[in-house]
Amino acid sequence: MLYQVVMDVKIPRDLPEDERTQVLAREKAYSQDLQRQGKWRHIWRVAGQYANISIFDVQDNAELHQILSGLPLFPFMEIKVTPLLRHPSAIRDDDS
Ligand SMILES: O=C(O)C[C@H]1C=CC(=O)O1
Repeated sequence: MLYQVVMDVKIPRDLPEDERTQVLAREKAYSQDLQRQGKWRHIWRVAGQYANISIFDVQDNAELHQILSGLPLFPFMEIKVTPLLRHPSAIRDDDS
């Protein structure tokens, strides 16, 4: 199943610099591992915001929840999820 996920990142200003550096490094590794697995299909920065729009391709709601709640930045994010399906007017054979 495909999902659009909007992640709005709100890291507290008073988070110590070393913790911030570590959590961002863990987040990057976690994200890139899921991208290599094909589960995190797209990630786009929203211009002018510390936010991204991502597309996930996972089995079901439970898998998406497991992935999102495991994000190292999860405690510092507002997340909005929208389930997606193919549009009947789409001309591509796949959903790339
Ligand atoms: O920077 C972000 O948008 C938040 C987060 C999502 C993946 C990643 O590496 O960082």
